[in-house]
Amino acid sequence: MASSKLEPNRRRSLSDPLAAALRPPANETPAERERRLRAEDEAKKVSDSIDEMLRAERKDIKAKPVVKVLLLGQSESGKSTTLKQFQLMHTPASFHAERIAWRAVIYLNLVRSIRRILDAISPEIEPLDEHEEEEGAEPASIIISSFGRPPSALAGTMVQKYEHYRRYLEPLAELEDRLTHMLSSPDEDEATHLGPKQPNWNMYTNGHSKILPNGKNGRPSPSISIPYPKTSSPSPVSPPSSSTSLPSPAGTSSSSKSKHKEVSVHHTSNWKKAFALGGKTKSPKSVHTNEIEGWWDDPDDPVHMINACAPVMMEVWKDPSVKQRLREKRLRLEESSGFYLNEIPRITALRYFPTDQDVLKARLKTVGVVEHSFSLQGANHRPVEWKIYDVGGARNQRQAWTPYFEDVNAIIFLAPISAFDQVLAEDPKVNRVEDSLLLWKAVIDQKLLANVNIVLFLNKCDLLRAKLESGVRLNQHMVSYGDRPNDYETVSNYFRKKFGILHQTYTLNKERELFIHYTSVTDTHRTATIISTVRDFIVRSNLKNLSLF
Ligand SMILES: Nc1nc2c(ncn2[C@@H]2O[C@H](COP(=O)(O)OP(=O)(O)OP(=O)(O)O)[C@@H](O)[C@H]2O)c(=O)[nH]1
Ligand SMILES: [Mg+2]
Repeated sequence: MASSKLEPNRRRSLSDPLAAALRPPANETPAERERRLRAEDEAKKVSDSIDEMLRAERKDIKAKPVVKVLLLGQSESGKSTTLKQFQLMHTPASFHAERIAWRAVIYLNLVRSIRRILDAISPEIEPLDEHEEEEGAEPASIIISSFGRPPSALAGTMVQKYEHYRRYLEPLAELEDRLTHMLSSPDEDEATHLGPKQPNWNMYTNGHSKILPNGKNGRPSPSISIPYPKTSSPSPVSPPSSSTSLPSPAGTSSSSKSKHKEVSVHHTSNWKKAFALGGKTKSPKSVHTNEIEGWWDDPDDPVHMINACAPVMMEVWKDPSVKQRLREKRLRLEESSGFYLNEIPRITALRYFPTDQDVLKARLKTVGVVEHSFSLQGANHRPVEWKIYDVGGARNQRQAWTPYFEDVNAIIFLAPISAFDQVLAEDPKVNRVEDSLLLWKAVIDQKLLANVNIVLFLNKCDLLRAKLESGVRLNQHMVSYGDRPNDYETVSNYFRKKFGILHQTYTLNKERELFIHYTSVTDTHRTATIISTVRDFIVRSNLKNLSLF
């Protein structure tokens, strides 16, 4: 029987060198033949078991467990910031590689803060027009006055140098329009995927309306569209104490409609790629030295305009009468992009490179759902894939959440508890904490999520502490708080109980354990610890369904 195994070799042509090499010697003794056949059998067994292992491994790779985590919460609750923290922890190399792409967003955050200050200190009383109540209006840093009157209607301190500030900072209006167009270009496919790799700053100035066509193929149009600057505006005035010549601005003021809208980027957008390294690679002179040329050598780069305006921006921010006027109007810029106002010299420097903290503080509203995946080693050294979904939290974005409920393993719900004195940008009649509570209730009594682990982040605790310390009283905004002490411990504990009781009352799964963390997700160190705890909790609670062990 064993001889049949030799058949194939025997049949081979003698001219085949491989067959010749494999053929048993012609003078093989029966004992030698038996040894050879045993060895061949052994070799086949080894080969078969290797095949089996490879097959099992392939199956294993296909069945690699996946943990899906959904970040939920109202707009500006800190979802995207939490996602950035996940990226910073698990894929730090790509996070760092992308930092430069945030430069445009950071400039825009800074320029918008300045514009809002100019609006606030303007001697004219701006009527509250319709668009302020539109979806996507500016972040909720405007506080409702206790008399229900909009802050813009309150008269107060005059800023003597207002005219001077307005004239010298006029070029920033055009810069704001350019940056807004660049970041929110609707025709993503053409503008970014197929277009030039580097941003062409000139393309975003006046007269290039063709690069902003409507949405197509049923894809949604962008969430923002900015009318073009008016060409009839007076010429800008060069800021003082600046040796840099400014690019000639095409227009001066953002349209009133656009200036109240927040900039957002659609989830399909590839804007980070477009802004990476400022586009250019090497200058002619650097071909030999291999030196990377920076954006600072590009005369059209926004850095020149923002750098030239820096001295006056600093003057405005330091002006005591401006500070007083902002207080009177209850405009707390430190809660939004105001962070950058304290960093003007660094951020406007020609060779400014965003730090981790700058990126974490950068505000860019999410539209759609953004997915971030990374792989972690589970028990038994098996890789586990993590998928984190960051959704848009504005009211008109929430219908996009449901399709993700079906197979999600855990939810991190963010409620910014510092926002008790703020209103929704989408609806100024709704208090932000009230909205968070309603949203929380809707999530916990959602059937599809009955068996999903939920972690609650009571977020923006740093801002809550600062706000309470500055004298803002919770009971003026939430009557139910009564005359309890207005300190951080009592207030944060009050919110913890409020969210906890809602969970106890409405959850469809009485067995579900709720984990609540007090967070400030812009704080990298503390957030990293919380994320590790949450990660372990999610893995432990999903052991069975994920068959991780
Ligand atoms: N100081 C402070 N700022 C925070 C905190 N969390 C978030 N922020 C800032 O708040 C702003 C809004 O945060 P995002 O993460 O963009 O909010 P979001 O929930 O993703 O908002 P949408 O995309 O509109 O749904 C950003 O500028 C963040 O840097 C926090 O705990 N403390
Ligand atoms: Mg977001």
